[in-house]
Amino acid sequence: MTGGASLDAVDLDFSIAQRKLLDGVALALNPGERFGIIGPNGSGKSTLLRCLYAWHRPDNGSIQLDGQDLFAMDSARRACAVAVLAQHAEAGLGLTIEEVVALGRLPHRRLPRSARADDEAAIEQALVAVDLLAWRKLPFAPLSGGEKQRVLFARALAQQPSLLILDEPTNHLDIRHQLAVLDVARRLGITVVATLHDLNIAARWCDRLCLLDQGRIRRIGPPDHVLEPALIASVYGVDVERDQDPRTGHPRLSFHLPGPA
Ligand SMILES: Nc1ncnc2c1ncn2[C@@H]1O[C@H](COP(=O)(O)OP(=O)(O)OP(=O)(O)O)[C@@H](O)[C@H]1O
Repeated sequence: MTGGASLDAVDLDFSIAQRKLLDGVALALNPGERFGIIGPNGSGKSTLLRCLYAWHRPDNGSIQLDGQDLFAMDSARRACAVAVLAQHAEAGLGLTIEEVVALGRLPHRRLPRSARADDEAAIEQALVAVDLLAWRKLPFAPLSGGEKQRVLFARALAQQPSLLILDEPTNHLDIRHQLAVLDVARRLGITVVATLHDLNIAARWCDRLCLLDQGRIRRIGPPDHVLEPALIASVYGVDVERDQDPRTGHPRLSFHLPGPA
């Protein structure tokens, strides 16, 4: 892997059809940091990620990857540096699992000095990481939702990025694979930014969290600071109780709809 990138987003505003989806969002990610974006449905998490991988161009503000303007970067270099596991990603009708993972190597083909041997090693490592090496020759299309998610995660790994952007990476995955995928992402040592709905997984996996609410950052900091029950209760509209995971010491939340039990 190439080591982690720094990412600086300053003052991002983004609107569609005169509705402001992001309002003054600012983030500074350190190299190698695992950064989680949390918030209710429709709070702007995916929209923010789409700005960070240059799918949306913000109306205002700037984004720098390792000190370079994301939108001014050479597109081949940006495609190598930033890998994305998007929500509802579909790929590979008619392709095998291995061929889908190999798509992650395409950006490198556009650069000089890209070697086939590097491609093969990266594809194999990625398949091992998601525990699908033995399935490499099987067709992608009939896989279950969770199996497809693991293949698409492997595609992002094969890209060997310095910034990995994950939009709800644990969607569709059973508990063991949720933990396994995040553990793989932890061991890469690269910068990872992920949206997560499961706040207990966010607490245990992220170095820092950012809580979005209606396109604005409500709080940013270590999980302990962001997962404050009164704040989470007000943003999500639920009652929240908090204790500690006895094994890891991380904050652990439980939720109830407001009102009589
Ligand atoms: N292309 C678009 N056109 C119009 N509205 C959009 C578009 N993309 C997003 N939105 C709106 O912007 C808001 C934020 O959407 P976004 O997908 O970023 O939310 P989210 O926090 O990722 O939600 P979820 O948790 O449900 O995935 C939503 O109300 C959504 O309907």
